[in-house]
Amino acid sequence: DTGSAAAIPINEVDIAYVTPVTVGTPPQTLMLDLDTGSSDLWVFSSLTPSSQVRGQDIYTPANSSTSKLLNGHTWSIRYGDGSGSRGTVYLDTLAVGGLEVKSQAVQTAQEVSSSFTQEQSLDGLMGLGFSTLNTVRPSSQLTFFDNARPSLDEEVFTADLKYHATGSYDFGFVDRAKYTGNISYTAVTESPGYWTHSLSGYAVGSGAFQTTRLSGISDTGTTLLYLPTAVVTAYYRQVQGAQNSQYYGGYVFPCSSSLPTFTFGIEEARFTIPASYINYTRISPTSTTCYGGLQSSSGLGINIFGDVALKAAFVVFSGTNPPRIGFAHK
Ligand SMILES: NCc1ccc(-c2ccco2)nc1
Repeated sequence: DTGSAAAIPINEVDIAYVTPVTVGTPPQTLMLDLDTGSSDLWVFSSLTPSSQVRGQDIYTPANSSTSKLLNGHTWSIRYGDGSGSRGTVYLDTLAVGGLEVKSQAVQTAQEVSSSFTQEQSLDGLMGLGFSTLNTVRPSSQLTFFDNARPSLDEEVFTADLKYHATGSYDFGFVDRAKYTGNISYTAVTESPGYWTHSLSGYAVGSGAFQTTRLSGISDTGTTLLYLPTAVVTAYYRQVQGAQNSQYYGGYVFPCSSSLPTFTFGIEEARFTIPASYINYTRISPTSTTCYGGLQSSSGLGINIFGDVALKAAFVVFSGTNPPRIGFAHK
């Protein structure tokens, strides 16, 4: 089996991407953020207090003839951006782009943090990290990818995220039409449940490529690219008027500044992020100060290769044994 579905930016700066997912019988369609940086599949639901729901679509298990309560199981998750949610669990039929899983754990939110309430075009998350990260207790549950594995033509899923445009996620096959040249693969360590791998180095603009292994996680559910302070200061040193603002919590610069590109290595391959991806957003609609798409990872304890980096490539998440991740030009 295979599946293919759209990855739609939820706002004009690609803060997150959502994908249509159908849950239950008859199918209820929700727009979920497919997130390789976590492993819980949770949804706004009929159990979410109406005070916390603002325009989201919800999953109502009572309206599904195939829903089953997973008795006595609960979950609670906190994300790196401080957002979070918690609740109970149902098993139900779930499909993404024509690929169906019969008994997927669907985590129904009984509480969501305000930043989720405010994001009306996001109805939940589908974690595509390793199932060891799943927070359901007393027994942890499998991700959609882990449940789908036995029926997949190939044990992979791919991400083709795009800058200010709709991309796609494919399951069970690598679409030759979505990339050019060869795929450059590198080893993944499942520590501790993330798609953890290293970059072989980086370059700022037309500068020399710095060969240095940088370990981090490829995370479709994180908006920006977070790298060590040494790398980030080298980048913004090339930007007139750039500064690391305590007030805005990161590097900002005059929106009129010309930014260099940023290149990262995957083994011998090189991927260049256009300057436009790094001129991320104005700090407020009328401001002439802009916030960078490349920020320091020093507060995070881990480097995060988020959407700003991933949208510069076609990315293959390979669930083979051992797992590996591949990047290709497109
Ligand atoms: N890295 C997981 C993740 C994804 C989305 C969000 C989010 C918060 C508000 C809107 O979206 N938070 C965390």
